[in-house]
Amino acid sequence: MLRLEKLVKTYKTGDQALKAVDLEIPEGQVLALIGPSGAGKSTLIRCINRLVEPTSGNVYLAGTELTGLSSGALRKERRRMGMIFQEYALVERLTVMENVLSGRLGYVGFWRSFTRRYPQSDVDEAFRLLDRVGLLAMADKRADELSGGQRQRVGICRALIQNPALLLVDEPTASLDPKTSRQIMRLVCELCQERGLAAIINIHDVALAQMFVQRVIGLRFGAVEFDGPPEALTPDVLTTIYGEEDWEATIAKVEDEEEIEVAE
Ligand SMILES: Nc1ncnc2c1ncn2[C@@H]1O[C@H](COP(=O)(O)OP(=O)(O)OP(=O)(O)O)[C@@H](O)[C@H]1O
Repeated sequence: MLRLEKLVKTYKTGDQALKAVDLEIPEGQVLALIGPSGAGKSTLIRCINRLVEPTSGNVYLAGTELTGLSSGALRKERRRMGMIFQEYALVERLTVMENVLSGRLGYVGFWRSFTRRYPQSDVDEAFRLLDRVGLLAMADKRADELSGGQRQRVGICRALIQNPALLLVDEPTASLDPKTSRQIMRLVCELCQERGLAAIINIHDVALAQMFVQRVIGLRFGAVEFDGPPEALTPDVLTTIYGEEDWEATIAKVEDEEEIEVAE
């Protein structure tokens, strides 16, 4: 469903953020992208939808090669890739409903988007999504009146209303407390399962990644160092990805968290 072939990104500064990354993601698979700071996680996610232009290599989304597309064709393909950001990227002075509907801007014509007039079917879908994430009562609130967890739920709805085939999720929990982080990760993973959506989730927190996804990719210095199920992330493997650290403590944390989840 998504295939990366020898994807390279070298920034103008000379930083080699990605070194010939090959990766294939089947339909409906949710994977976590982990790795130390500077490993290239954000660059990888942004090269897929070309928010960052790859230096070389290819990206195929359901058979369509994205790297060679003109800007008009790329705009259409981007509809199939929903993005969720660490800092939510909401328009603060707009309501929750307006923020969710802005996910449809790639579909409505210029005048409709200019006047922010959306078809009733889009409004109905926005209500359904807000209901699903528990924010129906907040539809008319301004975005700047929401908590971090609520904002991220709006960000999730805005990505889903695009009706994407793939979700690109860049550190969704980095600004949230541990409990809200777990709730958001669970929500993203459940929604992907419900909709048969594939997702790549860039996440700093290894324990959180292990709790929720079926596959983990470990990046180090712009290359894939690990590709496997979460249970294969042994202390030795984590050391090859991140360097020396007390990984027994991190893995123990996963077990603790699972107990917390059961208790919650
Ligand atoms: N706009 C840019 N210009 C120049 N170099 C950049 C740019 N963005 C990222 N880099 C460099 O590319 C490399 C990969 O950065 P990237 O942000 O993709 O890593 P990351 O794994 O997402 O890190 P973090 O977890 O800290 O967000 C780093 O060496 C970084 O300094």
